[in-house]
Amino acid sequence: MTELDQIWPACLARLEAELSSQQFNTWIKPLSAETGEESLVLLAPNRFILQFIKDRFLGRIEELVGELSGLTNVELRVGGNMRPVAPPSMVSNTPRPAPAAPSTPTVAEQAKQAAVKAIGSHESTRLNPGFTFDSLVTGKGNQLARAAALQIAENPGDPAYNPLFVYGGVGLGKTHLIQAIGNHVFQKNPQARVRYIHAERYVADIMRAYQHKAFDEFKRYYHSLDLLLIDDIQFFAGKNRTQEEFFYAFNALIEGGKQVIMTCDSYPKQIEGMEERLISRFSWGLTVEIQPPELEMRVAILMKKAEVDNIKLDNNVAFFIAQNVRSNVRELEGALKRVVAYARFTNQSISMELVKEALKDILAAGNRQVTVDAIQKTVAEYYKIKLSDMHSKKRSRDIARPRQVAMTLAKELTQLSLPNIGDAFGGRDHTTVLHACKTINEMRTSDPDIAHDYDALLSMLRN
Ligand SMILES: Nc1ncnc2c1ncn2[C@@H]1O[C@H](COP(=O)(O)OP(=O)(O)OP(=O)(O)O)[C@@H](O)[C@H]1O
Repeated sequence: MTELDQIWPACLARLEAELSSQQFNTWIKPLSAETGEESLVLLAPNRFILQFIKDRFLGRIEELVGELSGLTNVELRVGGNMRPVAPPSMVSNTPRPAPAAPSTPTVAEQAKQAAVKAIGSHESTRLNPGFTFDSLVTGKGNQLARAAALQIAENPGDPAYNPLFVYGGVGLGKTHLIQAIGNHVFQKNPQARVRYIHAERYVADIMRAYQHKAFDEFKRYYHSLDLLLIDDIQFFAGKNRTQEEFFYAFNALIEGGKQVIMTCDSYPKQIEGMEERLISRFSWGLTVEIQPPELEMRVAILMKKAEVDNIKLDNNVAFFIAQNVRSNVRELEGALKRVVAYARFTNQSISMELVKEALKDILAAGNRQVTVDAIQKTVAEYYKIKLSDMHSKKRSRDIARPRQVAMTLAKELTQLSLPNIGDAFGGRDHTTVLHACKTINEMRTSDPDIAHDYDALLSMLRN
């Protein structure tokens, strides 16, 4: 067995041999160690490193320590003299002096302590260290949001971007983007009081603080942050008490020049059940939308994920997956994970055949036949024109454009030939259909409204 004070150096030597030098220097080297009676205590210089170690390396460190010394317990703490994000009494992993005269708290006191601890706890509300700007692929759908996010990360509190309100559909990278801001701010300044919280958790914390008379602590904590990131704010809908509290926290932070960032599934004015005074405040700074990624971006996301996870993925395979999984990035990631698991499971490399096999149900659902009738009906309803206009000779822009969109969708979603599509649209010539497809596909890259409409229609027709 290794002597206690030799455990960490021995462990370091093993880790250095196992990891890339960049990983070792960035994450492992900054750690220092203390040995307790039955545990090894590792001190990380900041919470960012602590979290990353916890997520990526702690399991392996525990194995090595066990192997080298028989110690079963590795504790991980923030060392040095950084200021905790939460007031000291709320931070569970900050070493605290032992109380001079320990007294047994009453049940009510214990409940209050638990509530207070929950307010500042990072156990479930932490930043994911993998959600960085580096790992976020940029494309048309998110470039504005990303540019704004970078500005804020460099200069939080700038009134031009305060608050930042990011909205968009599910699984499009809203959480990733705002956590990238949090990680950036925190990395630049580990003293910054950064808090990421999901709106549902915020609601629960309010309830608990209220129940256990820990409201002052709750207020003090939220009003004292430098950067507050609240995810999925639509969960505040209909919750008046929460909205009122959030209103005060919001005002205190903005007035103090502190940054507030929110995400939501819809544009502020479309959130139902939200107080008017909050809705108007949400638009004080900058409101940006994240749109579904276009094909090239989806391919780039797959290639990036493969690179990060060290997976060999050919371009044409990525292209095939991206063509068939269009709904959102979470599903795209899910498809890739499935392919990787299938390859491991069957001990094969990732080929086009393997992908087709691994994703056969997704592909079958995607290939479900969409009819021209369904396309015409959906497009007519979407643009609020008459169904008969799909076949009519009218040439006014507000009718001709939707008709062209419908023809392009028919080309993309059905097996019909150009002449067949022309027939289905009032006996038009195939060159008219070709022209429509060309026009719309060009507009999808130059006109965000058409791009948005087209993607929305595609997902309606596919689901
Ligand atoms: N542009 C991107 N580049 C790389 N990964 C992305 C991108 N957009 C999304 N992702 C990944 O997709 C997954 C889902 O993203 P995220 O959870 O941020 O979406 P969301 O918009 O917050 O979803 P929800 O509305 O359900 O909360 C995450 O793993 C995220 O890393």
